[in-house]
Amino acid sequence: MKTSIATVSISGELPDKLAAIAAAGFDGVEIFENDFLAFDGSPADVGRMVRDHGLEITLFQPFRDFEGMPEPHRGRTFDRAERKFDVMQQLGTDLVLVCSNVSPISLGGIDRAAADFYELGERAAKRGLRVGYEALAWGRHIWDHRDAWEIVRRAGHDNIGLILDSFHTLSRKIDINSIRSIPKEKIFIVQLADAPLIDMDLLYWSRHFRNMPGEGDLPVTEFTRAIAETGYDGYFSLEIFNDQFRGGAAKPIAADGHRSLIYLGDQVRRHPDARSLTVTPMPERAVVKGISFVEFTVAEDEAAELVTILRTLGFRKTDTHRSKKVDVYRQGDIRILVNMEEGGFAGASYAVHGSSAYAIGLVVDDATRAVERALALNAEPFSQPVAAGEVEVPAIRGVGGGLVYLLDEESDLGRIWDIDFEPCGEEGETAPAGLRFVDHIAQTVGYEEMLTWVLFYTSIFEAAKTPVVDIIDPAGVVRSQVVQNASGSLRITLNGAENRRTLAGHFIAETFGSGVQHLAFHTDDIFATATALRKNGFRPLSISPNYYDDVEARFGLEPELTEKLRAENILYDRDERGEYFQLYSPTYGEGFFFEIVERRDYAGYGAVNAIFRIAALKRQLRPEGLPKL
Ligand SMILES: O=C(O)c1ccc(O)c(O)c1
Ligand SMILES: [Mg+2]
Repeated sequence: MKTSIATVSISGELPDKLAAIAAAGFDGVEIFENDFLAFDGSPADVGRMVRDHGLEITLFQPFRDFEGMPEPHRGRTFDRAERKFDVMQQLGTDLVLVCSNVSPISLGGIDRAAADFYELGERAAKRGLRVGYEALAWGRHIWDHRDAWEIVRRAGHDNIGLILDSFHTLSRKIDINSIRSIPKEKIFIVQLADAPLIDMDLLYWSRHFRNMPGEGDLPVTEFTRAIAETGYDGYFSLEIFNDQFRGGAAKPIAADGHRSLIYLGDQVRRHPDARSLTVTPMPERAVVKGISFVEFTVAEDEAAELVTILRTLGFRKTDTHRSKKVDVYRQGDIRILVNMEEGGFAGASYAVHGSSAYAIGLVVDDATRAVERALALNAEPFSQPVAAGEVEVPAIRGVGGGLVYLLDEESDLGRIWDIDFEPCGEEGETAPAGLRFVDHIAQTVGYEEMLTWVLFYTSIFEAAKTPVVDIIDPAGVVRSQVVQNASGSLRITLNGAENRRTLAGHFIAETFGSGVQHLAFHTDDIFATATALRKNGFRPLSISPNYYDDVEARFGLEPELTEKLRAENILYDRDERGEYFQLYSPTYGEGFFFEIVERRDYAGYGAVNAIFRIAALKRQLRPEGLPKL
């Protein structure tokens, strides 16, 4: 499998696009005609620039409204084609994409189109060029790859082939089995794009909402597998029309694109019928067994504030690091590490972001293999020196430049708590409150980074993404999407903030970047936990009384239950399977908070309650409200 991407997928001017595409590791690039026309260099200059980056031009496109034209238009389309052939020869590429005709004056008829392509094939052959035909989902007569293939088949010319584009086929839900019988030599190139499922006009959907394979909801993996089963092993080229990507930063978007293709190739190759696809093998996605720890970086003189909150939540200091200023606070299976080092990465993170949960530790099935996979997917490795005899835990850079440590139970990593730490046997002044494990970790990111992190987590770890839900903040919308595994041992909620007046946006602005904004702990009995917390001096986030009247009416709750919820400031939700109870802490620092949940067979995250929680947090964070911009 060779990787390519269309210039239209990336923002910037042609030289910036090419630099980003090359840096991301692609083998080739599709030159989109407008990118070339807008550039004030000759076709030969562009060709040279591409090759200087070590890239190959995989395709020149698109050539529009060609087949089935009545005279005198027909004659002119052939003249136009000859002009494009001139450009292609100067660029140094032999393949052009003809997309199906959308002109109202074009005539239908498979044989008529086949005859036009035969003639075009004759002209292309004289110059050693090839022509690929693609069915646009909104073509006037041809909008199905099966019809495009029939035209190519009837043209019967070596220089005429088919171009398959996942978007056009999958947006129309065309049976992908039809691909399996196409001879691989007749597939000239494959274009790939995913898209979120949105019910809208096909052309508008295609031109504005495509995204990288794995970022959307289309069955791109099955599509690619059907192609691999023909024996095709040529270029897979991303062609992503996306408004957000057009305005985004070129390098990270190109990097996401490359990651999406490697991930896709890896999934496809695992199928026994798709073995002809050449992809470098990598370990399977890592199975996350649990969250081992969450680590905060704080300045030593500010640690007391965090520690006080932890104690009121019922945590106890159980261990201290043998050589570093790191304490472990425990409750149930939860470990919170408080790192007060001034040096190293923790100190550097503090200097940039202030107090923050900058690292998470995941227990996986095999940490070495997990790291190997992450690196194969171009994750950024992290390491820093450890003292002699201490365990070096492998890590990769995650959201906001923070760390994801990878541990397992099989190697020495499983003994890190005995090796690197010593018990401090401290007696707690406060009592445990029944918190058992981390239910979820909520990371707040810029809206434009959401897809990056969804792809990061789902490609490295065995996990799936949920549909995006809109969270209504009084100052704007925050989009929320969850990455989770089937067992629930990995649940990461990603919240994408569009403006800085939302609570999420404020958090990003004040902590100078994306990061963990809240941690949710699981309890088996939220009312018992609430009582225990109250005894510890914990003050929950105070919820508007109006909320409880509404909840009682909405769900038909017994008044006694509503009273208990109101008395403890507990939020309530229900889905078709079960019930959900949520209790929040006030904010710590610039918008960080803790949540306690009881899940009774409930699958979601209480999104409908978010507006009430956000309003309450904002009241508490700045009684006079967040600054208006
Ligand atoms: O939106 C379009 O017009 C367009 C053009 C060329 C393509 O390859 C394509 O998939 C769409
Ligand atoms: Mg296309």
